[in-house]
Amino acid sequence: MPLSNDVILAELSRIVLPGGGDPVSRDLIRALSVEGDTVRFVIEADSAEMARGMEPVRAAAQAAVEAIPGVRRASVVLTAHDGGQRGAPAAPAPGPRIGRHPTPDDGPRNPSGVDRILAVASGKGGVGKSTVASNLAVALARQGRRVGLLDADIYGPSLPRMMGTTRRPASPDGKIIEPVQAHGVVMMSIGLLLKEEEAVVWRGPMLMGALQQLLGQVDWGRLDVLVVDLPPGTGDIQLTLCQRTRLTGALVVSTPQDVALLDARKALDMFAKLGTPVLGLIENMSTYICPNCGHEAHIFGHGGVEAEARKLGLPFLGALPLALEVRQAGDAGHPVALDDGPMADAYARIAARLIGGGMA
Ligand SMILES: Nc1ncnc2c1ncn2[C@@H]1O[C@H](COP(=O)(O)OP(=O)(O)OP(=O)(O)O)[C@@H](O)[C@H]1O
Repeated sequence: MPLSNDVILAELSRIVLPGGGDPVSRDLIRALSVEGDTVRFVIEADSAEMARGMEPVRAAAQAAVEAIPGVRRASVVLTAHDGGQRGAPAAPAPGPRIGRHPTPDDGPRNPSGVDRILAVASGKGGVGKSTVASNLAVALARQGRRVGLLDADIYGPSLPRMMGTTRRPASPDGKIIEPVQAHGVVMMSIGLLLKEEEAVVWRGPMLMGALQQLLGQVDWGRLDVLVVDLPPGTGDIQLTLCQRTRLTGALVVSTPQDVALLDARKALDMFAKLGTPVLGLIENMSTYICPNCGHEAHIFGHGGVEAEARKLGLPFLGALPLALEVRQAGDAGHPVALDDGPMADAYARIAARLIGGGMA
């Protein structure tokens, strides 16, 4: 049989762990790679304490893999999820553990109690997707909806800052995660589980597993709508969300300039391929009105998204101006939709339209 990850994993699944189970079913194998006749992988224990007792498992795993025909050498490293090394003191890191391989696909379903899921997407980064997601969530909550907000931008979570919360979610049993509350919205972000400067260094399957956890292990309670802030682009997270949940639909955010629209078209194409309805397009950073002289400038152009929506026969949900207060409010953790004024009104209109259409 040719050497493959499946062959290695089958062999590793025969190894019995001290507390029962095996390293594959308990999802401890990371970064498995086969290069010629050399196999490399990491065994990641749940804690430094667990890692300390696992040297025999590491040695057994190495011996088992080196016994597979075609393998000359197996390099097996033991590490701990909480960053502890063998011999290091166990860090008391209570709380949920996010980051694992995905579970098998058992068909699309929403977290229990969640009636609708709206994905906020963009083709290109930096166009204001998280700003729109957070403000829309707040605007929907202000209109009486029970709203959840999930930051699925796992590599670059910005919702904790924009929603003004850094409180670590509790998980009394280490499995069910209690989301945090901010501005009338129930919220969860991987950013709340990591240190601010900590980077996520995961391949696609781990990302998909993490998203599954954020959807399935979080106690969302009863929600009329869960707003999901997607990462930019058309990658694993988008695919997982579309395939694993019953999405009500996607809102695509773009700035008016051509390069952003070009990428937005790719996002639209992805949703079409995945059979996810696009509920509308939003133009962000549309016009700029100088707060000093009132002059209106179209820094990124103007009207491109509306024209695109018309061309594609999709609803155009609104044009949101480029405004200093939006950036300042986002940085201050107090979304502009919480206040009164033209920006909050613009978000309120989009929210009302979604509620009126039964989409939120
Ligand atoms: N209408 C607006 N007016 C002024 N600033 C804005 C506006 N929309 C977004 N911004 C600012 O632009 C920056 C990028 O916005 P945001 O993080 O929402 O974009 P994104 O598309 O989610 O980015 P990423 O690709 O990193 O996820 C932020 O500093 C935000 O405050």
